[in-house]
Amino acid sequence: MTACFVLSSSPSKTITQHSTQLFSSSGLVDIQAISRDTPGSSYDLLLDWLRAKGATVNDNLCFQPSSRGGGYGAFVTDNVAKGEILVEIPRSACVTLDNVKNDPDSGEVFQKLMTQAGPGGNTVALAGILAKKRLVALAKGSEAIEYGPYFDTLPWERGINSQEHMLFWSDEDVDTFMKGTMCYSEAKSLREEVDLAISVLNKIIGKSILTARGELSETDSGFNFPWDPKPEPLKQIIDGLPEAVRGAFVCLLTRAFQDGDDDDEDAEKLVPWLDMLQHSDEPNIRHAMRKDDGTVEVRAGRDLQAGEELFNQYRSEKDETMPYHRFFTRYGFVPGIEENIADLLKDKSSIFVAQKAEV
Ligand SMILES: C[S@@+](CC[C@H](N)C(=O)[O-])C[C@H]1O[C@@H](n2cnc3c(N)ncnc32)[C@H](O)[C@@H]1O
Repeated sequence: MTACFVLSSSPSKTITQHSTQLFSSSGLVDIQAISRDTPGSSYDLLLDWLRAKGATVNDNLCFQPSSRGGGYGAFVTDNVAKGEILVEIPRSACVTLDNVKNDPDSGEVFQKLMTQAGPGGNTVALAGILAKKRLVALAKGSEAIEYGPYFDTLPWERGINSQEHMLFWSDEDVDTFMKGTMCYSEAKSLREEVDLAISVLNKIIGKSILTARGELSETDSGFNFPWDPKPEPLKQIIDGLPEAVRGAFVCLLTRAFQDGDDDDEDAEKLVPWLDMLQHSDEPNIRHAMRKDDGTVEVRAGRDLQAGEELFNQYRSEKDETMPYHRFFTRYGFVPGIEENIADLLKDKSSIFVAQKAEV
């Protein structure tokens, strides 16, 4: 799973609300209190869609609440032998930088952004295409977009499948809970980059979204008679765009994969189904992209017993560049920790605050 970016649910989706407690006088609300599960029917539609795209999905698989907390995960319903194919996901089902470059409305501008904006440009462009499709789906229904059934399983908002992420927090909560911790400067700079991306993407995808909403004609050439009032639709950030871009960044940071080197096509991409797996430092699957056609193969990494949850390793927990506090800023969780993260931040847990050596 990549770590490249240094630099409302769709109308058809029913959401189960576990609690009515949405606000807290002390700021951040416990993520479990606002957790909303993606309905099982969305996963049935996702699997139907994947099969229609040519994916192979082993019959002995299901999605269920994870045994590690943090939403859903994938499980085997029967014994599966080491090396057996679990899923083969064709490239056409993945969201890649090809989708960005070939976007009929904004592909050219995205390409410029990717070549001129440095390494973070890929992430911003991918976030742009995700946010655009999300907002078009909200305007016209998810059947109006390619990837609709997949997009209906993604964590666009805080609390969907218990998804936590500091990009969803208010500035005030970031200051209250993170100031003085090892997360603070990284969290602030990531949030600044996302704010910048929001204003850049507003100019690139705004017109397509207003057109989908019927607020701008598709044939609007930009020409006006001098006596016509000048339309200035993109002077302001359009409604819903900041939330969609933030949701897109959360999807990329927590679910994107890398196949190959940074320079090749798949420096960053979304792979449906594979991105439902939870993290473990002892993964029991392996995945690889077939070079000939870009299909992603997922195989059992060892013999699996019926009922076992499948785990992928996002990043090694021993990787010095990914200490536990960074797991939180990047992925929205800390491996092995099920307590309320806000409490740990407030209590200056050693996960988040460097301890001074005793003299
Ligand atoms: C790639 S998604 C996995 C699928 C996700 N749980 C869902 O329901 O859509 C990554 C997110 O799952 C959760 N997660 C993954 N592994 C976890 C673990 N070991 N412990 C707690 N939460 C985990 C975190 O919220 C993380 O951001």
